[in-house]
Amino acid sequence: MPAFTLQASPSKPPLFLFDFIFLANSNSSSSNTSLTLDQVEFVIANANGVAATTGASHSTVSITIVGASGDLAKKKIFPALFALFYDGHLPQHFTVCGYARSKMTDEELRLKISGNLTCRIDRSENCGDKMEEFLKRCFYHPGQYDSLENFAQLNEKLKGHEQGRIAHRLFYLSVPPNVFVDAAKCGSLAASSSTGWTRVIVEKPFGRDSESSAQLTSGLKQYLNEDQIYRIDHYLGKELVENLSVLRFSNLVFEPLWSRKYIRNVQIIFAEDFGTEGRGGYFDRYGIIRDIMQNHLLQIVALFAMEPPVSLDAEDVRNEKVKVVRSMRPLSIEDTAVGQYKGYSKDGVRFPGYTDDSTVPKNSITPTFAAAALFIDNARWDGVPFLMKAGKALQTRRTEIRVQFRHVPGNLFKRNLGTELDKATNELVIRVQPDEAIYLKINNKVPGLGMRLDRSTLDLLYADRYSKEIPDAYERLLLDAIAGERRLFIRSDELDAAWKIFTPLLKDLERKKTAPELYPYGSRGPVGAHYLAAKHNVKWGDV
Ligand SMILES: NC(=O)C1=CN([C@@H]2O[C@H](COP(=O)(O)OP(=O)(O)OC[C@H]3O[C@@H](n4cnc5c(N)ncnc54)[C@H](OP(=O)(O)O)[C@@H]3O)[C@@H](O)[C@H]2O)C=CC1
Ligand SMILES: O=C1O[C@H](COP(=O)(O)O)[C@@H](O)[C@H](O)[C@H]1O
Repeated sequence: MPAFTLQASPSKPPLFLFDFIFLANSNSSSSNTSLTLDQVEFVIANANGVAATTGASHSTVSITIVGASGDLAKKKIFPALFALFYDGHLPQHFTVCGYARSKMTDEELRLKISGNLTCRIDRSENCGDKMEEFLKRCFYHPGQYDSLENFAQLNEKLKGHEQGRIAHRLFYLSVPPNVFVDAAKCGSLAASSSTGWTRVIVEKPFGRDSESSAQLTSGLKQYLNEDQIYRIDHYLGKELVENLSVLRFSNLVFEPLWSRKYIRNVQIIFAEDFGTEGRGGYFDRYGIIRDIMQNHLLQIVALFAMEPPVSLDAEDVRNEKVKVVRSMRPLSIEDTAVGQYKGYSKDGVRFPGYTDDSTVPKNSITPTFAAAALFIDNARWDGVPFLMKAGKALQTRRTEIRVQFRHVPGNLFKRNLGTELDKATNELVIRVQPDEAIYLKINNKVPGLGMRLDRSTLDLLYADRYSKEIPDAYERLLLDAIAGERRLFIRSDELDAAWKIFTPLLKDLERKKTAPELYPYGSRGPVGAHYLAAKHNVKWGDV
């Protein structure tokens, strides 16, 4: 059997050594289940992270970044691809092609992206050589997003680089949403692979509400199968978000406590210490609820709250996520607080307000901060508030999940804990970024005579525990897309369910022209968030 025939299903090739051995065996209908030499080479190559899905030297992957002249491509996508290459995760044969309307030569593209490529701090040997090798594989093709002719030219260029190998093609749509469908159409009709798979990564935003999202989905599905569409939410690629399932389902000490019986509230907090700088034009059409809550924070809630999946297969995990999202009550304006940052001066330095951005209308009421109380109407979570908070231009940059547990019933140590019993409850904190960590606040006896308790922390700080640098979220997701692993990408029914929770609120805010509460740049955000929490008998854990 030639090596590449092991890839039984283009939509879900195997990822790990055991999967390959299993597949190799399950593919062989004869009684002889041992691996051929080709198969062994293929298994080993893939176990080393090399040549994933490609069948070693017989095939190639062409990665086209549509919108390559843009911010995301430069800051995230090219660097992530380089990091994968640097660590030996890309197939032996691959090409990266930038595509956008801007006129640029291959050399100009290389120069533009090279400043953002970095080598792993923990393994910086041969950095310059590797960079040069990577850049030699990067090309640029100028073209319009709605031109079949330009995509056909791209197709010819890709073919030239593919040199007759079985060619798999990955398109990354890193363009504004108004050109998603045009680019998907032209890519699919004029530049699909005729010999291997063709997949398309679509960036957010996936619409502005239920209707526009459904329109976008049906637009994309005119040219692509659902299996070819990889809707990316880069928060799903973050190490601590990926770790949520491990924490829950591989530790007996957590999962039995994971319900209304023991958990008082859950807080998902996103804070950035900078404003919309440079992205005001995009942001003003969307606002923080669409930019962060409807996708990144909701995905975290789904992974946190879902029932255990049957397996870790993409469809099993996504089925559970859809189920829990569908159990969520649509958000109401009464359970939401919105804010917008205003200018602030400190020590002679002026921090601009949101509406000082020249691309934002002076009278904009777009929220740059929002807090919301979400409820999941199912047996596990009935009555437990999930408080989400997201804001730009705040005091710190931080994303974390805080789980506040209930009081210990009939606590023997009530007397020793003082009057604020809330402060003495256990709290589990999963700090997604920066300084990834998981820590659990517990009550502990202060050593010595007598019985004095204090709050201590069982602390797993990743930097202390693990010496390896944590890969960027885009690295994991790009590698998954190349491998056909769909678990960390959003399925269309998940997306529909997510919009159902937010659309009524968004429409209400717009219809009522709700004015956001102003908060100074660099502050802790509007007090409305505290009133909202208090209404649900919660105190934010991060203040
Ligand atoms: N930047 C970020 O941090 C993040 C971005 N995203 C999403 O990723 C995608 C790309 O983001 P980003 O790189 O910041 O976007 P950009 O605004 O930088 O756009 C990318 C490229 O698209 C082209 N373009 C820009 N505006 C238009 C337009 N109105 N019509 C047609 N083409 C246009 C430009 O290329 P040219 O003129 O050369 O054709 C531009 O270089 C967007 O969907 C964004 O929402 C998601 C998460 C984070
Ligand atoms: O999707 C987005 O995410 C970034 C924050 O991502 P992070 O990985 O740096 O936390 C946010 O700044 C941007 O507004 C939003 O579109």
